[in-house]
Amino acid sequence: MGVGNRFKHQGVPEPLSEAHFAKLKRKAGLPADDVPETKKRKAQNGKANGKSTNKANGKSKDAKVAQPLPSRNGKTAKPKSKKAKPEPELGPEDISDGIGGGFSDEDMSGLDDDDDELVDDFLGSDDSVYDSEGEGEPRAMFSEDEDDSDGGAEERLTAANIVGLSRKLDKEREEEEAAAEAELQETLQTNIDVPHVLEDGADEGQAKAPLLAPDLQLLRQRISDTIRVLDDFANLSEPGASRSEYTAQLLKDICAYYGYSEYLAEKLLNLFPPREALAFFDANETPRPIVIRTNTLKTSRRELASALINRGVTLEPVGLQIFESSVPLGATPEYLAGHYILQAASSFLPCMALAPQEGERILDMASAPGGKTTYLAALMKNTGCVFANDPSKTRSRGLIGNVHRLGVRNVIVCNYDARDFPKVMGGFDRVLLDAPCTGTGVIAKDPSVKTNKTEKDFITIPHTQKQLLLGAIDSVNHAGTGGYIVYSTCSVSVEENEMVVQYALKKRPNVRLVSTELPFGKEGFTAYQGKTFEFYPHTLNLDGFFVAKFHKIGPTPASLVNSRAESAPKQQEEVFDKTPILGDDNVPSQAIEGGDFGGFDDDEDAEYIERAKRNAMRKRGLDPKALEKPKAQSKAKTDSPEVKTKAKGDSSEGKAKAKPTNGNKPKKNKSKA
Ligand SMILES: C[S@@+](CC[C@H](N)C(=O)[O-])C[C@H]1O[C@@H](n2cnc3c(N)ncnc32)[C@H](O)[C@@H]1O
Repeated sequence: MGVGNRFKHQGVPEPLSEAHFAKLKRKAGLPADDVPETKKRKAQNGKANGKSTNKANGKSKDAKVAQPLPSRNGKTAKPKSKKAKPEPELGPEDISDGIGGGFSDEDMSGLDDDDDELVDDFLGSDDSVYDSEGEGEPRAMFSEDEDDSDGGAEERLTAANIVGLSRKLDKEREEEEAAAEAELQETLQTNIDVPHVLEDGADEGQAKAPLLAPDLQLLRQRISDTIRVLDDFANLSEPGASRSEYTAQLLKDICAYYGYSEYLAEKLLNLFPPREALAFFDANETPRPIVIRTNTLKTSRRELASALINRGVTLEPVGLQIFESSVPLGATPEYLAGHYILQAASSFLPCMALAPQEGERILDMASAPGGKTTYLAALMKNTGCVFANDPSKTRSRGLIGNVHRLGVRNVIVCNYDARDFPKVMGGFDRVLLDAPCTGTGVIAKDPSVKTNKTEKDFITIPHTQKQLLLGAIDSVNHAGTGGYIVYSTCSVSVEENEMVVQYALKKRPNVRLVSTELPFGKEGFTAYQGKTFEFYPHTLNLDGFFVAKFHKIGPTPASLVNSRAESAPKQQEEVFDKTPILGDDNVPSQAIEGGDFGGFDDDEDAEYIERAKRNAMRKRGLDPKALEKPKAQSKAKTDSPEVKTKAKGDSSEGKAKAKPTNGNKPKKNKSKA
């Protein structure tokens, strides 16, 4: 490397003094103090040794060298010598190597005033310039090692790293500021995220007023916020507020937003975790798809699909015989010809679970308006016999209409209170009990359920359901080809589902709960997991539906039959499902005046029916007199607290028949084929 023009004109520059570095530091706004020993030793190499080149502080280089120096590890290091040794003068050639070279005083004096240029020169030079012999490998200017751990940034400040270091400090300051800002934002965010949903004293008047004419958007927002709080109560609740305060607020808002009675809203809220409950309430506002079932007794799936598609109907196949349709299909020629029936998708499931076989004898205990009866008949290919029972004559009109329209020929319609059924007729291969219920699973179809179901309904209806289920079990022949009972409701309440199942298992040790073998669904709530299935409107776009399947493995012990007869007195007020049930054309069956069913001739049939009942009882080894006379001991043998309570107030079945409490003619049941 040759000597540059600068060296030629000015000679070799004087080695940089500590004073110079100190000046640079001060300019950079950094404290000017000692420099590492390595740099001092470099300075000692120049001929300016012993001269004071530090104009700013006037300290001699020697005095500086004499000071104890902090080592890299922060400990005070001993200076290598108290006095710098005079070094031999170096020629330009020596300096040109740039390593270990020195500068003449004269040359250096000319540079003192040109600090910026000097800094630039240094920054442009090789790092190794500052490496002293014996100090090992050159260090990167701002390596991670040069952290505060070794005594602070100032202690290692050099002319070479001053700009970089100040950049580093700036960077650190920026990082600190950014961290502080982030922390502030986080705190603000946390405060923003804690929703204020509880109505406090001051807001109370304000909060109540909007409920009179609710702002639905705000109400919805508050419901979402409350649920968010309940989901993460520890972090999102307001200080001092309890969970029950939030739940009470949520309940109030749900009643206002969705239009439920407080009783029902609370019941449903308690059924699910808050977020799932919200999904349930939302699903009840969502219309169900229109579903049609191909009546395979009259046509095939393919024929029906092509006929309807030719009429411009869009069909979506959702199952073997099932289509979803985009338009109502209650009055097409195919409908009138009985090629299909409009049916809720969930209605198929109990029939599939029952799995009736051709030639069997089936009882459909609560059958009107016949959606399931006609499907059972189709599954059995019009063979065997389905007894389609429903005590409601009005509803039976729709049932009979459907039976005729769909070309069903293996159904006998009868009108008993199904709690009487084991006494009327027994020995069925399979029994379907699609029980009267509160209808909490079909709110989307019948929103009146939101307000018309009371606490009393949730006591009396499950009571009837329990009686009906025992009747269903006792009507089945365990030794035949089946021995199966399917219990279903269109309710989501535990009282009507799991609790009824549990009651039946307790009262009838001769039945076992078995898998419904349905391809989808959700397990029930109780310990009978894997055996019962519950369909919620918000998990599938179906109505809420419960299906449980039992297998009867032996005869019902006589003692239990007697006790059932005695312990299950009829309620004074018969419980009927008050939910309007739509005919297959979606018109309430009550609205069909006259309908397809011609009505009953009570007087003509009365004697025949009474005789038939007595004969049936004799055949089953029961005393037909039980129909007329209440047993004296009936009250004494009740075994469930619920029934005991009821038995005190109610007349027994026999009494009810002999002396109706409503002043009407005694109820007579009859069958029509
Ligand atoms: C959910 S609906 C049945 C729907 C029918 N399975 C279908 O698929 O079309 C319940 C039926 O139970 C009937 N019911 C009410 N109390 C009854 C009782 N004690 N015995 C038999 N059926 C009863 C009602 O008249 C009503 O038609």
